[in-house]
Amino acid sequence: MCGIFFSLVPKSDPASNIDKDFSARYTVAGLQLEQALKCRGPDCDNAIVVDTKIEDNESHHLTLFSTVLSMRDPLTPQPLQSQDGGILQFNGELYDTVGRLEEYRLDLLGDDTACTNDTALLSQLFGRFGVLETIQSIRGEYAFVYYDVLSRCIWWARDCIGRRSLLVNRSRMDCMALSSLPPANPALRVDWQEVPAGEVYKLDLRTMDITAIPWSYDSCSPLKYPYAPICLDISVSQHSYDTLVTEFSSILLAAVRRRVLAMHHSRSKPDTYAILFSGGIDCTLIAYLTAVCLRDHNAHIDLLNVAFENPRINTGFNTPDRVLGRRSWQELTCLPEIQSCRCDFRFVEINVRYSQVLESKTSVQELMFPKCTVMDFSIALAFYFAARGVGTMFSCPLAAAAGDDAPAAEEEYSTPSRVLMSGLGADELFAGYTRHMTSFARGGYEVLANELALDFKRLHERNLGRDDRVGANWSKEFRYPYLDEEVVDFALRCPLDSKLRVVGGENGVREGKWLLRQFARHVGLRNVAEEKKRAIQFGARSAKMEPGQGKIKGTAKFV
Ligand SMILES: Nc1ncnc2c1ncn2[C@@H]1O[C@H](COP(=O)(O)OP(=O)(O)OP(=O)(O)O)[C@@H](O)[C@H]1O
Ligand SMILES: NC(=O)CC[C@H](N)C(=O)O
Repeated sequence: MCGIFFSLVPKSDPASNIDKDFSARYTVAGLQLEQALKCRGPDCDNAIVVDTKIEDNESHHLTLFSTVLSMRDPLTPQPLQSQDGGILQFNGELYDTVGRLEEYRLDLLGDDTACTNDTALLSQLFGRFGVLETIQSIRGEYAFVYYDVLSRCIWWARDCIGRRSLLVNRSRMDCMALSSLPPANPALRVDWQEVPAGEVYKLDLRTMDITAIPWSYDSCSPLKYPYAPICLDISVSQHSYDTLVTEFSSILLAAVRRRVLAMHHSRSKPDTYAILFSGGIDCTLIAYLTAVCLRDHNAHIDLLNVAFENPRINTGFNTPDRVLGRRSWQELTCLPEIQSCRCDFRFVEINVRYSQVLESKTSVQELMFPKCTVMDFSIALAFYFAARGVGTMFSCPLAAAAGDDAPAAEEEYSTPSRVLMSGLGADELFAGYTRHMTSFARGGYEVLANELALDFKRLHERNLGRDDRVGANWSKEFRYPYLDEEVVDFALRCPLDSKLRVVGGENGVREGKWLLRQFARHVGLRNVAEEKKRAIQFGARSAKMEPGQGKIKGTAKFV
């Protein structure tokens, strides 16, 4: 991930309060953010300072500091200044453009000066089409800050789903700061909050007014969601459910392919890819489709599986996800389709000792802010260590098949892949949580639809910002195939009984994520299709680690 820091303060006389406040609250150094932002983007860092002067009146001091984790050739330093003087800070991946922007992009590709790097392309698109039309017509996972020098406006946003982190400090009306990360100092952190994902923001330097432009389903809106509202139909008679499964598999494959192709390897060991792998159905399908994309490549796919030593439970690293992960790895490698691929799967056991938890507690809490509950901490901890990608690597699941405790051929290892695929989003879109079954039992498909709509809408503030901040600390980035705009559009259009299905008559079993399970059965992942996965903090045992914490509530605030 890249790191973004932006601040705006009035240029005032040296005796004023703002100057006293300025260096502590609105500089990278004062907020002690430099090192943390460099962890996100180790390939280059740079600052641009601009003094703006508007019609002899107000003038402002802008600081734009960026760090880059270069994912797409050529390495494109940031902040990126365009010919017209606009300055872009971009954290993310742009996968597609649509409409007339796509025509423009294709023209550029035919040109010698073509931009193959997405940051460079985005900077051109902003200059040519303006921010709103560009945002409406790009597909990808990102957060950005853009200074449009011609209109004297600052623009910032997270993508409409919120897959990347961005925080804002507006504690004073005449100042503003934006950052991928919160400040280290707890006293200063309280001024910061996450930028909501459903809006694009513009600050006009001439008036200092901020306008929020919301994403909407209204066709006249300048920002129309790139996916449909949730479908309230229970079943759709013209849909053959087999066709639906086929459609789902090809849309998900395309989403995985976009994420597999959009990386270059010149800065890491060639051709190693990685999946955050619990062994549950969501990430196992992503692992399977990644292998399908790489079937003709001599590539390794690292399956990263995290497990915690939990003193309260005391069963070592044999956590539910460790057992499930080994089993699903085994099942994947036995598929004839996978055996005929040139790429291979390797299982990476990431064992986290309790002493490591204690050592990293402060860092994880710093990164996850403003999330601050016991549950946030146990999830953030799991993603923090999983993303670090350091563990014992096993290349052959045969011993696992024989029922041994530990598979053979181990090696101490650190994954070189900078991209970590995640299965997050499948539960929210396809009804995977137990509470979805409860909603259904309470009020049928109507109540389920409300619950699903709410789950999807709040992903940005419940999960995505936090996970980006902890995972990116190791110069890695998470990519989310289930949160690809086309997958989301498909999921939201699907009839509700293709998500939660009652199998075996009226009083039969309720099966969540039915579409995913059918797809898994179809490709031969029979055990994976039946698995009931626990949430990461229980599967990896990073929750309730201390004796006496058995009854602690996940919603309790961290102290
Ligand atoms: N123990 C783990 N080790 C590594 N990665 C994990 C682990 N548990 C979960 N993940 C990753 O985080 C994603 C979201 O985790 P979550 O707790 O929501 O599980 P889930 O939605 O049931 O997914 P799955 O069915 O893939 O396990 C997973 O899809 C997977 O990519
Ligand atoms: N990590 C990032 O956000 C990368 C930015 C951009 N996709 C690049 O590769 O240059």
